[in-house]
Amino acid sequence: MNAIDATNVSKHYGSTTALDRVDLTVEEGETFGFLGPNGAGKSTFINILLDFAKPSDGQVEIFGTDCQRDGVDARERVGVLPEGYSVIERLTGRQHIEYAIRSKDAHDTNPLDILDRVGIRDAAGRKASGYSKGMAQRLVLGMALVGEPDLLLLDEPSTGLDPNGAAEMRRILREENERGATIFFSSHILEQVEAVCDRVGILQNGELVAVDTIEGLRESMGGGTKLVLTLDELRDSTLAEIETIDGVETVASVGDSTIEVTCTNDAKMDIVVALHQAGIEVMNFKTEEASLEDMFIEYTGSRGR
Ligand SMILES: Nc1ncnc2c1ncn2[C@@H]1O[C@H](COP(=O)(O)OP(=O)(O)OP(=O)(O)O)[C@@H](O)[C@H]1O
Repeated sequence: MNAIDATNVSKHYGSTTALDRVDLTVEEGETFGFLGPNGAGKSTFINILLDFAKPSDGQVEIFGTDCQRDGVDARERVGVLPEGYSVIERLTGRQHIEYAIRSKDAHDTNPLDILDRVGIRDAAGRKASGYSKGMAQRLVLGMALVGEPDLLLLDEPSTGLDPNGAAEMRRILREENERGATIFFSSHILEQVEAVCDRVGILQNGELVAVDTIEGLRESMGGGTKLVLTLDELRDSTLAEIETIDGVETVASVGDSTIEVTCTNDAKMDIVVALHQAGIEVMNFKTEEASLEDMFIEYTGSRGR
């Protein structure tokens, strides 16, 4: 069974189209990254999954249950970290987790174990009003983990976390996934998604413009490998000769004796061999993988952050 099934989902706010005919399937057990610049429609999609917002058109299901018709049932198997959730200032960290335990009927959960996992056990007895932004975010993640949900829906989970906190959050997501949970999280921070996701969807102006594995996205960019070659000499004909090699996408000179070539993985050796046969020596050879950031810019034409 699929964890999430969205069919032809649109959402209009007056003249603003927040989602435009989105079709998306997330399989059980996947870690799926939902990527898009600010205002792309990520939160709107998550809000529809949670029945906090109604779609103008289309349908969404969680584990086969319609999110609008049977919202309560659909949410039963879900742990949520909503965007911009405010902690309750007068309650301690421990009381927040206890509240989540009561509302999810997860009475065999030890609140301190959860607080330990998210790294704020020492602050269990302190009121959340004194928590830093990152501590509050960890607390909300802890609340989402209560009851071992089958699906974690996380809207920008790394908000407010320092690099260590973000790395810990990724570790927790991996652990949850190993336990069997499906993870769906939105982000505009590309490295977060690249580091943990099986697949990503790129949303732009409400439209899902790509859904693929990171590898698949690289492939669709023409292999996604960039070679930087420093040669003993750069002849007038060299760039044109390399351009004729199968799998080569672009060739450019960057200085007197250095060229940059984007190509498929298979073409790398062919380029070096062709240069050698032409009597040109490769003094230095470096490959760079296209980062998700490159792809994101290519797809959306905007910077991700
Ligand atoms: N309640 C609302 N009323 C009117 N417009 C809304 C409402 N919620 C969202 N929008 C609009 O819908 C579009 C998508 O917003 P959404 O918050 O879903 O984007 P997002 O991808 O989550 O952005 P961010 O990364 O900034 O949180 C935006 O143009 C936003 O202004």
